[in-house]
Amino acid sequence: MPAIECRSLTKYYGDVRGIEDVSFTVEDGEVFGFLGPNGAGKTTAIRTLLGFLSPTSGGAALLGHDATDPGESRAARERIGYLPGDPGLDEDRTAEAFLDHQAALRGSGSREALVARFGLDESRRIGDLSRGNRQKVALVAAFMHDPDLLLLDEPTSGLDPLLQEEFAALVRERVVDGASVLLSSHVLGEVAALCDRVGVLREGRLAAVESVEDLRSRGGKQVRVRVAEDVSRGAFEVRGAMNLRVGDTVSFTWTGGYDALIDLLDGFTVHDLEIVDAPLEEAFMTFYDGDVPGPGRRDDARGARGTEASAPASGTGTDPEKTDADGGDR
Ligand SMILES: Nc1ncnc2c1ncn2[C@@H]1O[C@H](COP(=O)(O)OP(=O)(O)OP(=O)(O)O)[C@@H](O)[C@H]1O
Repeated sequence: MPAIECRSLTKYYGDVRGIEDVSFTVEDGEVFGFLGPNGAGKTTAIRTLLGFLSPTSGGAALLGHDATDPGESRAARERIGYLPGDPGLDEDRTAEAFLDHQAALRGSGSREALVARFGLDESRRIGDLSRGNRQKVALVAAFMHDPDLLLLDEPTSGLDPLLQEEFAALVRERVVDGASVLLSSHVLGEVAALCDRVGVLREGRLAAVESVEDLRSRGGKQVRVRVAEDVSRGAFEVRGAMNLRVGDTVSFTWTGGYDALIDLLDGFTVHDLEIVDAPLEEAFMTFYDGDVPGPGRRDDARGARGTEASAPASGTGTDPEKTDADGGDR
């Protein structure tokens, strides 16, 4: 049974598109990344999957439970760890009181170990904590009941590099223990380091689902070559060569195969040759060429469920699971 099965999931806020026709599967034990710029629909997708927002159409199952059925969704959430993008924690409560509340809902087998691992001072009022320390509170809450499925929305925002490493190690450990993970991020490096596959969200739609390995190979190779001969630019202006620079050395991004590259260099006396993976950013940008992602509107808003248009994207108040769709924790 897949950890997440998402079938043509669509969510409009009134006439504003959140996500449209999003389908993907997160296999058991997989780390799946949602990648996309601000407003691409990552948070909307996660909150609709969790049952905090009612889908406009489509469906989903989490750990075999129907995400659109309130009772089933609640049952699934007992085995899910959710880290909201904006935890909206009650500033007046201490971290301890907040975690006690969360523990009563779902359990807290790993709480002590996580608090120690992230160096969290539970006695402090949440309102007095730095952004990074609030994120630690939310992280402990998401992981402490040893969930089978983790839904993590921009999990490392606010964490310093050391804590980001600690977080990555924690995710890897949980996956070894059998958990599945859906993680959203606009930080490519984070997704590349942690995920098996990545779904690229663009203007509410899933533009592609690829393995991180394929995404890397799509980015091509960066080639730098120094040859004995005088080089004319035209010699390298061939299909497959991009970002060409000709000087003492010739450098370009190569998106073709190795044989074609060898053919290209044939006839030159090569003094020096360096071939490295192109940065992942280049592959990522191919999904966004020429377009600035922004909010979409649908032509016909009549079918939309109208009550959520003014709701915030993330939970508000004391409980990260508090729904912004239907006015109560389902
Ligand atoms: N409560 C809401 N009411 C109206 N529109 C909303 C609401 N929440 C999100 N949207 C819109 O839905 C679209 C997707 O937003 P969403 O927050 O899901 O994107 P995101 O990829 O998570 O962005 P970010 O990285 O900034 O959190 C955006 O156009 C956004 O303006």
